[in-house]
This record gives sequence, structure tokens and C-alpha cells, in this order.
Amino acid sequence: MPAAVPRSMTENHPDFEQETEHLKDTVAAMIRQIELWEDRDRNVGADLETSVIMADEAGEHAAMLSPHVHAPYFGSLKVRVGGREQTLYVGKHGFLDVKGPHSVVSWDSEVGSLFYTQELSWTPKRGGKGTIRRRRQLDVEAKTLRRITDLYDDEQGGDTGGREEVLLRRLNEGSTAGMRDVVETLQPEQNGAMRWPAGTPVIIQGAAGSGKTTIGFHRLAWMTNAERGPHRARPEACMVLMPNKVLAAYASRILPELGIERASVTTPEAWATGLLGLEKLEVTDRTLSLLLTDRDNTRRALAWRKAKLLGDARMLDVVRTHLWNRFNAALRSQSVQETVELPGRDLQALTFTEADLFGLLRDVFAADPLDGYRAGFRRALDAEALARLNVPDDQEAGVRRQLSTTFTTLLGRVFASTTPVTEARRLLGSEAALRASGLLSDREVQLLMTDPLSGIPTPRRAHADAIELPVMLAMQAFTGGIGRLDGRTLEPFDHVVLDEAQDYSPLLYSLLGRATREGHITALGDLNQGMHGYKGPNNWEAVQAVLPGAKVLTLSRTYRSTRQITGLGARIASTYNRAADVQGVDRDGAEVQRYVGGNEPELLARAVRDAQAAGHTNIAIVTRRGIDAERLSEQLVNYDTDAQPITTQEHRFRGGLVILPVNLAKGLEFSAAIVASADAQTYDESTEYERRLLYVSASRALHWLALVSPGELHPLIA
Ligand SMILES: Nc1ncnc2c1ncn2[C@@H]1O[C@H](COP(=O)(O)OP(=O)(O)OP(=O)(O)O)[C@@H](O)[C@H]1O
Repeated sequence: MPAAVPRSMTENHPDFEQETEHLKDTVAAMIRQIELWEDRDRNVGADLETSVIMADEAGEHAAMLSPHVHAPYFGSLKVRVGGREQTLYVGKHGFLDVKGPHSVVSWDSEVGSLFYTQELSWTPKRGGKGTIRRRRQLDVEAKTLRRITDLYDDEQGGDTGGREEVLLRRLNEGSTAGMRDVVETLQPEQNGAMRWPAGTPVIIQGAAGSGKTTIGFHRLAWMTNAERGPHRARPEACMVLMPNKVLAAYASRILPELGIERASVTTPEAWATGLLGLEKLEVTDRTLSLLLTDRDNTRRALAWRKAKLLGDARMLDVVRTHLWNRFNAALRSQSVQETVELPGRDLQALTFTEADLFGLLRDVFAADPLDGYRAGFRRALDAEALARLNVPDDQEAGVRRQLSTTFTTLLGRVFASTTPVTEARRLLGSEAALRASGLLSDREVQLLMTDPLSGIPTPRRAHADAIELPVMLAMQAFTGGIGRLDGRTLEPFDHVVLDEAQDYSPLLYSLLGRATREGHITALGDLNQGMHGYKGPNNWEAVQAVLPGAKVLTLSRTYRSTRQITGLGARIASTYNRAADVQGVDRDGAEVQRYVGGNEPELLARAVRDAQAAGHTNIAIVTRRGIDAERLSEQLVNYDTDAQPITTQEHRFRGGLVILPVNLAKGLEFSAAIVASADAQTYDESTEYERRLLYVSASRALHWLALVSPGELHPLIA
């Protein structure tokens, strides 16, 4: 709920009038500039083409600045540089006032950073020394100044406690139907993580609600600022991977605010199947099914270890060796004999013996091209032919054409029978192939040859399991290449952000490293929140081993929930995680509500009414399974309660009252949350996975949390 603005904070500030005046003039200057840009008659160049380009560029500038006129800035910095004092205004979009003093620096610029840090001095680009005299938050809404809060003021003795006050006000607001930007209230440690030097892979570790996902998107936006120089990323060449499509759509709502609308936000499965050209492939996670249903501990341990091994970084070289052997075998007794016509010369004979072809393949493996061995081998054949025949530049195209059919046939013979999916399965089904690299021990090969998942059903349609997908992607990376598909060409992503990074195996990290510009991965995760340890790394060192130079940064504070909700979550988490006791922003809220005994739909309906009466509109009922959500949603209608079910990845959260299973609620947040069936029958106390799920359910609410159980409440939250 928006906090009311106390009059004392606004009109009584001694600078209120002066700041109001400055705001009015800044708005006027911006409008003037936009009108100039939009005036086509003014954007006239030497010729028609130049004029059109100029007008287009001006139009683009105008379109980018226009949304910011209603709130040109949110803060200011009084600084002293070289004996001169000046005030810099900080906003979401930079604005250069060429005719006056109403410029705005952008939050993601180098200078903008000074607003968020605790530093009191810095070295300006032009040298010398700069000192910070004052940091001031300016709440502006609809071109009107609402409030001034000084965060630091050396005339008032330094820190004023204002930063915490502004933060608390923001955290007291209700949730929305999408992830929000925190540009106005970015905290110093978050700012540091967000601006960690571009070109360094970063792993941001932080507890639930510490802002990891939010900061990942802000880092991406920061990466697109021109000040990043050679590291600058183009939004359309960036990718964010989120664990499911519901969360991906929720998080995407932050993109326009951050000016990176064209970045792609998707799931690892969608990206992988797209790259394999098998969009219809169903991705299963049968290891998870087994871990949740099988009581045989030996089999569970086997399934866990096998999944871990399939995601081991060494598998990359196991795959590479396998392909080397496959392609060498396919090249055996192959050769090329052609004649080539060249203008003004006799017919030229071209011969590649088997040994020549082996040599070329060896060079291609050594060069390890991003677009894969097939494309690399083709280039090597062409280059070798042109060199041997001594073809002048202007005749190259003709010679390539003459050789095209022969080379395509040869490539077909060598590479055609290896599709990533079949080849991965061929490798994983062959003891000899697994042994070939010498990288796996006998026991590991034996482990890969077992099938602990044989009792878990597979879908009828074409499918791949989450644990074999990285090996398939490795096959794809080596044969057809890996990266961003731009039409038919493949290029490295400018930057990749991974959410829930604790669920990515070292092998996947290694492949993503290949798919991206060097140093351009930002991974956001919490090793303590891992739900799928069999797929993830044992620790961040295992990730650093495959992403050279990666820096682990820790966010230590949590922001999401009130003291009452955070405290309850900590009780659950302390049963499996020693680091559960994190520092939260101490924000007071309503006591956790408990509705116990009786008819569950009736209890839920009552909880919903109470949440609404407390002023909340975005409310979630969180169930253990999708079928529970469907059943309860139908029953709730009888109690005059219309909760929209979100039970598949195709559903979208659009705000209001929803009912959804915990696996789809992870990462989402709501003003109020109601945990259905919060009991020990539903969340088995002896199973760590179930306690983790209970934690996720109980940590979705910002302000108001209810626990509902028709019988007794779960002992951990009773
Ligand atoms: N500096 C900040 N100012 C205001 N709100 C913040 C700030 N940092 C984080 N938040 C808020 O805290 C909440 C949690 O953020 P976010 O979802 O990014 O955390 P997370 O670490 O990714 O959580 P999880 O691990 O549960 O997915 C969001 O509501 C976010 O807007």
C-alpha cells in the first residue's frame, strides 16, 4: 500500500521551492528538445538520404526521452570538483540540456553510480579529485515534486538514515503483475554487484529476496550503456534464462522500464530445443520423479550420481573424443578427385587423399570453431582447394561453385548420420565409446551404463530428459555450433544472464561459456535454495573452473517480506540450511494468519476475504501440486471466490487472485499469499525436498501471509 506523504516531508524542506522550480524548468527543457527532434523541417541534411537518417535518429531520441518527461529524475548529487560546486540530477534516462543547466545523468552511467555508493570521493575522468557533498532522493510523479529526502549531507553531519527510510517506503508498496525495476533504491552492495567490471563473468549469490534476479536484469541494462565501450551489449543479442515460462513472462515486464525491450527472456529447455531444431521435443525430468516417488535408497543414490556425472564438465571432452572417432571412421577410404576449370589455364586436377582429409579434420578439431566442425570442415576444404590451385581472388567464387556438389556429398557422408539427439544416445549407450577418452574411470563408465530410471515412464512423443540434454547440446555445439541464431547464422550472445543458476550443471556452464562472448555471463543463484542438486554444481568453485576468472559476489540482505514472514521462513530453512539466518530489512507487518480445522475451500475463501479486507489485490493461493490448484479453484467458486488457476507453463500471471502450485510460484511474489494444505501430510517433514517446497510456498508474500490446513498445521509452522 502506498504510504501517505506527510506534509512535513514535502513542503517543509527548505529547498522544496527551489527544487520545484528546477523540476518545472527541466520538464520544459525536455519538452522543448523533444519538439525540436520531432520537427522534420529542422532535421534537413545535405541530401534526401541524410535527411531521412537524421529525422529517423531524431525521432528515435524523442521516443526514448518522452516516457521520462513525467519524472525526469529521482535524485541529485551535490559534488565539488576542482573547487567548483555543482548539482547533478540522476534519472532513468540521460538528457543533455545544450542550452541550459537542466541536464540529467543516467543511473547506469559512471557518474550515476555515485548516487548509490557510500563513497565520499572519486577520481573524475578528467583527473583531479571529486567529493560528494550531498545525496538527495527526489520523489517525482506526474511532473510534480512530492518529496525530498536527503540521504547524505555533509552540512547535516553526513548520513541521515534517509536511504533506509526511502527503501522502507518502497518495500511497503503492493506487488504488481510483473517484476519491477529498483533503479531509484538500488542499495550499495547491489550497485557494486551490478557494476562489476564488464567482461568478467559474475556469479551473484544471495538468499531468497536479496534481489538477485532484479539485479541480473539491471546488470544487463547497464551492459547496454555506450560507456561500456567494447563490452557494450546489444539488447537483441542478449538472452536471459529463467526456470519456467510463467516466471519468464513475469520477469520480462521489467524490460521496457530498463530500456532493453528486445532482449530474449526464455527457458533453458526452450533455448536448447530451439537450437537443436526440435521445438516439439518434450523435456522430462525423470530423475526428479524417481527421487520423489521411489523409496529404494540405493536406486535414488544411483540416479543422483548418474545425473551428476552427466553434467560433469569432463563430458565435454568425452563427447569431443567420441566425435573425433566417429568422423575419422567415416572418413576412412574417402577421397576427392576433381577437375577444375580456370580461365586461361589448362584443366586443373584436384586430389585430396584419405590422409589429406584426416589432416584437415585434425586442424578443424584443433581450431574448434564456434559454428561447429561441419561448417569448419567445409571451410577447410574450400581454403585448401583454393590454395592448392592458386586461385586469384576474383575467380574464387567460380571455383567454389564447381567444387560445391563434391564437397557437399563428402560432408554428407561424414556428418549426416550424426544428429545431436541420436549421437548423444549412441555415446551414452556404448561402453567402448564412453571409455574412449580415458577421462572416465571404470566405475563411472559402469554408472553411466546403469539405468536407475527404467521404472519411470517416458512420454509417448519425442522426448529428452533434462539430464541428457546437456550432452545433446555438447554434440550440437561441436557439430552444428552453439550460440545465438540470427536468421541462419550463428554468433555468440553479447551477454547471457542465468536465473536459478544453482540448477545448471558445470557442463551446461561450459557450453554457455562457448555460446557467449568471453566473460559475458551473469549467473544468479543461491546454493542453499537448490531444489535440483542432482543437476547443479556442488559449489561455485566448480563453475569457476569452467568460466575462467568468474567472480562470486554475495548479496547479504533480503528485501522481499516483512519481519513476520521472513522469520517464519527462516524457521523452515534452518532445518536444512545452516546459512538460513540472513539479514533482512527490518520491516514490520501483519502477524502471520492461521486458518485451521474444517473445510479447506471454506478456510481458503475466508483467508482471501481477510487479505482483501487488509487492502491487498495481488493475492496467491499456493498449493503443493497443479491438480490441487485445479480442484480447489473449482471448489472455491461455491464460496463466491474466483481464483484464476495457473497450472501450466502456458498460463500467465496478470495480477489479481490466482491459485497455483509451488513449482510455478517460485520466483513470483504477491502482496498476500495463502499456503493451502500447510500440513505434514502434504509437505512430508522427513523429506528435505518437501521442506524446501514448504519454504518456497511460505516465502512468496510481501506483506501478508496465511497458513491454511483442514487438519493440524505442519509442525514447522504451527
Ligand atoms: N534495492 C531494492 N529496492 C527496492 N526493492 C528491492 C531492492 N532489491 C530487491 N528488492 C525487492 O525485493 C524483492 C526480491 O527481489 P528478487 O525477486 O530479485 O530477489 P531474488 O534474490 O531473485 O529472490 P529469489 O531467490 O526468491 O528468486 C522484489 O520485490 C524486489 O523488487
